[in-house]
Amino acid sequence: MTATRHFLLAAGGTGGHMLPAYALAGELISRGHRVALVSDDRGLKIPGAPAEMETHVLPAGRVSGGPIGWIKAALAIFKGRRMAIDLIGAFDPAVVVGFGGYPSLPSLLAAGATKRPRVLHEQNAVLGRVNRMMAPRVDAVAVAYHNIQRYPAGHELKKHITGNPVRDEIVAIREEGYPPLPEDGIVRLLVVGGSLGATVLSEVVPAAIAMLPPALLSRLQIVQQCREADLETVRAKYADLGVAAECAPYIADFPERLRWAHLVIARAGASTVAELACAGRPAIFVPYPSAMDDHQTYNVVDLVEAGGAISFAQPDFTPAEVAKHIQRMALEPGALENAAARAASCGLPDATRDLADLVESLAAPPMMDVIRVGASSSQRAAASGMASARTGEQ
Ligand SMILES: CC(=O)N[C@H]1[C@@H](OP(=O)(O)OP(=O)(O)OC[C@H]2O[C@@H](n3ccc(=O)[nH]c3=O)[C@H](O)[C@@H]2O)O[C@H](CO)[C@@H](O)[C@@H]1O
Repeated sequence: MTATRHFLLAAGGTGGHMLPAYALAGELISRGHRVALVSDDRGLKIPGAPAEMETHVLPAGRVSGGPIGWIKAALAIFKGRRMAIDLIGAFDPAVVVGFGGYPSLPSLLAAGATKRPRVLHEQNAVLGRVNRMMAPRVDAVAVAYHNIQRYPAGHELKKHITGNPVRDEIVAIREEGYPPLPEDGIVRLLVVGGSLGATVLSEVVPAAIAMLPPALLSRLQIVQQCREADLETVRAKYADLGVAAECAPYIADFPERLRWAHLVIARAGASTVAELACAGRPAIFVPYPSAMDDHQTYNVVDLVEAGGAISFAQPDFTPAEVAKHIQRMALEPGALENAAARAASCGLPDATRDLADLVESLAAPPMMDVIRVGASSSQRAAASGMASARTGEQ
């Protein structure tokens, strides 16, 4: 049984940063540790935080705009760092883990000032700004892809491929395998545009479906996430074509729909990519062209190279191209199953566990903490005596 340790996680802003932090927190808590999370107001609104985790909101500046913006950001970061030093003093974490985004920066700086081991987790295939800035200074960088861009040269040894945590229900899909194609030839298509939906999918996918031969049309079943504004138009298009389609602004039972699907058309956000690879579902991706440093395009490189997906730059994501690809996948015997197996070969179903192992491995033995944070000489002597006693027991 491992000793109970304290871990401080720092993440903020979007679900992309928060959900992996929640997953790691849940895993560490299940191992008997205590976890605190530093975030911002926006981040703490994202549902899914483990109930046992304590949360703190600290100031964090976003470096943007001109000189006045930079000065304001620097002051906020400095204030946040000072408060994070106090929090570290009180909570005494063995390791501090940052998940990218500006809200993680003050805690990572404070961890440096207080000599705590630091770990970064990067969800995308291009290191984000804060992670890029901190990577040379931290002890380990957990990434989700073999092809990782903007990673600082000379720091390869501290790079660990853990993957992006995915929900247990999605790991279960992997264990069940690819759903058999029914004898009546029905092909089930899932269309999903990230947490906010994507209008390009509402414009292009129904138009592509309209170009399919009638024999294939009658075999298709579709579940499509659409933005609220596109919902009625998309429903009407599928109804005109006589295609069985369910459309919703958000698919609440996403794991269930992914289990059901034979083929997926999607944006290439980090979680979606990790989920499709973990579950082993072939995909057609259209990366979001305005994503920072074009990270969605890089997110799918491993999957495309493995033959588990095809990716179209948005200008090439035309109804004719999409129709051609759906037709090939649906009609060529074995094409879907083959791509599914190749997609699964990129899945990292143990991401949460591997990330927790990495973070735990950086926690010094409990008594060493007493020495490191500058205990009095009598405490040091007692601690080193106890530490050697512990060593003697092994
Ligand atoms: C537009 C944008 O900048 N998106 C970024 C955002 O992703 P964003 O949050 O948009 O997309 P992700 O693919 O990372 O995550 C979407 C999550 O929502 C779930 N889902 C989605 C739709 C739905 O109807 N039901 C449902 O449950 C998916 O299963 C997935 O778990 O953060 C990611 C991680 O930094 C980045 O890679 C993305 O580029």
